[in-house]
Amino acid sequence: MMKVLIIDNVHPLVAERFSKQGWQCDFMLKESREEIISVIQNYDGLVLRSRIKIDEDFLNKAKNLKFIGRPGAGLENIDLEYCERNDIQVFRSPEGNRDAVAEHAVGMILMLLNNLKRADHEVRQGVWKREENRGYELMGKTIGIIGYGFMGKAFAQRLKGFGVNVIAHDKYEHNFTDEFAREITLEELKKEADIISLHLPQSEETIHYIDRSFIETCAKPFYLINTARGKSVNTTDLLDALDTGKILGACLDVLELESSSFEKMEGSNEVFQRLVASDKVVLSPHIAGWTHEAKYKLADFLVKKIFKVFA
Ligand SMILES: NC(=O)C1=CN([C@@H]2O[C@H](COP(=O)(O)OP(=O)(O)OC[C@H]3O[C@@H](n4cnc5c(N)ncnc54)[C@H](OP(=O)(O)O)[C@@H]3O)[C@@H](O)[C@H]2O)C=CC1
Ligand SMILES: O=C(O)C(=O)CO
Repeated sequence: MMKVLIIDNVHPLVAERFSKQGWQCDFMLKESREEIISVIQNYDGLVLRSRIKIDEDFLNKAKNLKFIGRPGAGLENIDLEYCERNDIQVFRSPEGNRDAVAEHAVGMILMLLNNLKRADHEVRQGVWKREENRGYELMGKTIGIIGYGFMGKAFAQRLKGFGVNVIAHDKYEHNFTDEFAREITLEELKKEADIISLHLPQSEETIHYIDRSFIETCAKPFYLINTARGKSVNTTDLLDALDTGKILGACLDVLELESSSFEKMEGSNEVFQRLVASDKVVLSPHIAGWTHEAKYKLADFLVKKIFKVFA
């Protein structure tokens, strides 16, 4: 009988389906990393989101672990190389939250272009300013997607119907031009894009992907959307570019200040104060892939993938 440990709040269907399969399911939702490490050798499977880091120290103790499942897309909290070397299969389920992320990105950019945050606030205060809140349309704009995986593709698909020109760059995927996006190089994207949307995984090479040197090599001022990971953007460089007008506005679902558990924020430092003071920024607390539907779909896709191999 397979024994699985669940250490984060995931949709109950995960435990229901495992139990139906005759697998034992235990929960350690509040216990510390040390407490989890002390029992992990008893388990064949581990299901988690982002509460703890699954590094070499952890995995050295997980002598019987056969799989790790994350109902989600990003896997940066798991040492994937160790897992590969030691035959631990790692499953993710980006099919479950790609629609949510794509809709959120569209929602955020529409909110920014139409000044909806400020306009809503003003109307509530009894202020009726129409000229100051005149917006911009998506129609006719060139949208540059960086990272054309599950999230990038879903965003491109969702944009169909807005009358935009969608271009995409991916360092590792090629020949993907389709009815939704045209593949181009990063250099071309930097020349053409009016709006740049990041859909990159977090890795050594994507930390501070958007920084001063990136911004300075873009041909024209652009809007930035980041629904990927906060560390991909150097926030100070972004704020400076918002001041000089090199970046026209930013939609950030993820923040550099966010802690690795994704449920905490490191607090109110000077950079954060500058960010929240800016009228050119729309913010949300890492909820793009966090809809009610996504919670179910992430679990459903994940369990099906695990069963394909282990049931
Ligand atoms: N805000 C939220 O709620 C959510 C955020 N996310 C974030 O979105 C990220 C993307 O998810 P998903 O689309 O499923 O991931 P995928 O791996 O499917 O797609 C990312 C693509 O980017 C490519 N890539 C990697 N490095 C670079 C680079 N330096 N330059 C250009 N392209 C690169 C990848 O190539 P290769 O595969 O070869 O590495 C891959 O093709 C997740 O890792 C997560 O961080 C996801 C879901 C929800
Ligand atoms: O799926 C992911 O990686 C997310 O960030 C969702 O919260």
